[in-house]
Amino acid sequence: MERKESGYLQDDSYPTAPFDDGGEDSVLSSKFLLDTVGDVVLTQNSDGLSWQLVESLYDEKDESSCLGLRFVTKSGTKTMFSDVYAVEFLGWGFVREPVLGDVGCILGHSSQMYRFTVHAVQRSKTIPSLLTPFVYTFGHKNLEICKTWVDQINASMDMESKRPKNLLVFVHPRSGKGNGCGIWEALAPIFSRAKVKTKVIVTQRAGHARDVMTSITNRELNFYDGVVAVGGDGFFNEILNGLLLSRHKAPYPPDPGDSIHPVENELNSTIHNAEEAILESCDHNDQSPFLTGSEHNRPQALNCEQDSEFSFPNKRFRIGIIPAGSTDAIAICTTGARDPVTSALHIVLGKRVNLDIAQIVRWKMTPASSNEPCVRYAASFAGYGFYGDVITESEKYRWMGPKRYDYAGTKVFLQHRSYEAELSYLEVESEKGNSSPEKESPEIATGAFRCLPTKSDRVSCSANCSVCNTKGVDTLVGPPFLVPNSERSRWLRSKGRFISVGAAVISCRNEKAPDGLVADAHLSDGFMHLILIKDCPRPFYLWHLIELTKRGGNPLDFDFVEHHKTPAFTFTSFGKEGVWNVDGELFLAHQLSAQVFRGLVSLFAGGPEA
Ligand SMILES: Nc1ncnc2c1ncn2[C@@H]1O[C@H](COP(=O)(O)OP(=O)(O)OP(=O)(O)O)[C@@H](O)[C@H]1O
Repeated sequence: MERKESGYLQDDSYPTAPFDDGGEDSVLSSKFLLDTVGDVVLTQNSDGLSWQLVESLYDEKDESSCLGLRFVTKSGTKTMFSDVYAVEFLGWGFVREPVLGDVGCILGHSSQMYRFTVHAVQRSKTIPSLLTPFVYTFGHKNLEICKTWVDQINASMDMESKRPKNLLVFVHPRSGKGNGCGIWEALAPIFSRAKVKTKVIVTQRAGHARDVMTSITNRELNFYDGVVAVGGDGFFNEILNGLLLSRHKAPYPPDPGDSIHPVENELNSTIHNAEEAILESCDHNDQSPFLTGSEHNRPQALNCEQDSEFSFPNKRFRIGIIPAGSTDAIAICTTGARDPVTSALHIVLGKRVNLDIAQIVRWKMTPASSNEPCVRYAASFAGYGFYGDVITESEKYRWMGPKRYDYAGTKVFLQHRSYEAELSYLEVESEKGNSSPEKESPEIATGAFRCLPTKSDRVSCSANCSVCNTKGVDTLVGPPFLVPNSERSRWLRSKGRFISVGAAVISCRNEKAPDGLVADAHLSDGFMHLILIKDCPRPFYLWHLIELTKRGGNPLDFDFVEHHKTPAFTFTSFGKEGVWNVDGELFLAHQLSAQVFRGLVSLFAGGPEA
């Protein structure tokens, strides 16, 4: 079929002022042939592009599909520059025009002309957090017009200032199902199209990425806009630790051995005792274990100002995670999807979300060890007991891939071990205010559950989350005890036999636990959720685990489960061994303490349910 030479070839050899309803702020308007759609008037305004079909080719449907090809809407479409990640001039070639025949839609005549493509993202209609790339190809016989548009769109994209230009990418080839390299190869074109330069390092061994991140100079690091992990949570954790261990300067949390209370004096007290206040307030510096604590704190605090070359939080430098692991909880919690393409698009579009980070300090590896602080940072979770045992067991079966967690989990569940331990956690007054006093049970009045809102009052974390964006007393990045009204906090204690002790920094959603361990945990509110599962009959524990696997389940709604929202806690095991699971990695600790730094790092992500 011969294609009629329509208006776009005749009357607009140069881009013009707005064609018709481009709006007051339109800066450019031209007619093009949009591939598989037809003649459109393309308009650029300050925040994006829109186009309108010149003559309708379809009757009813707004979106159609023909010969397996998806067409854009017939009536008109708009895309914001914040959703456009590339524009490319393609040169001379074919642009297809659809025609409507008796048997439905068929691809009609293809005309040769100059072309350029606009690469943008589209949100899935059914799962809004899932992003897909979408390409629009515009054609015109006039080379100048095409080039002008490409330059204009490029200029508008350059104004999206938060986009990365240089990234350091680590690929874990054996992550998850062993397809880390394949995943990166499939995504690399998105980065090159978006003109993001990448230096790619495929790791050769465990610890490789951490070593590179530790040894790279701040000067070199400043050359990059961020670092990307193609792997799982453990791999992300390795990079996070390489980044922070030598660069983040802050006083340590209290040492459970001597700072808060003399654990040795309590050893004879009966286990399963209820929580009790052990330190009424932390208002005086001389009483605060954080300020007067171990001598290890002092040199670090003094060094704070000297190494200002790479500070945290860092407004520019971000971390990206492209899920390729076995669990991928961090990617799921920060993008709402377990999808490498979505994560890659968040990165090239320069999305940002702040993330709380827990600093975990091991003071003693065994009861006989001397006090020697050893630091780890966790972005998602640190757990002891069941969690430590599962990770120990699963490491033996790494060859099974992701299924090793099911196998190890079942094995450890059947063993049904419990561990004697003591914990102290900081309760912050502002959080207590969330529950009304008349609803409090006697147990709650001791402080055990005060900080938790009822299920109906809980606010889930989301993109532009109001909780994460709230500036409060804990807004300052740093330990809560350093903020002015720290007198409104006190230490409480829990002691007994526990099947598990878990500290969730984020909800830890994953495919096995769709709401995560703590459904209403936030990415950047400055709190951890301490979940203590007290020794209980095996069926009860199974019930808790089953609730975890349900969407809308109540895994924390049991008498044997304690849930405390806290910015800091300390832990002492009474047994010989202490195996912790920190972001999926083993960490041996008999005595440790932890504190949260609010929004310490930023991720290339938009937040869940973006
Ligand atoms: N080339 C490599 N060979 C072996 N191990 C590696 C290599 N590169 C990194 N590692 C280690 O593998 C560990 C696990 O990696 P990763 O988290 O990507 O996978 P996973 O355990 O399958 O996923 P998830 O943590 O989501 O459950 C990391 O802690 C990292 O130290």
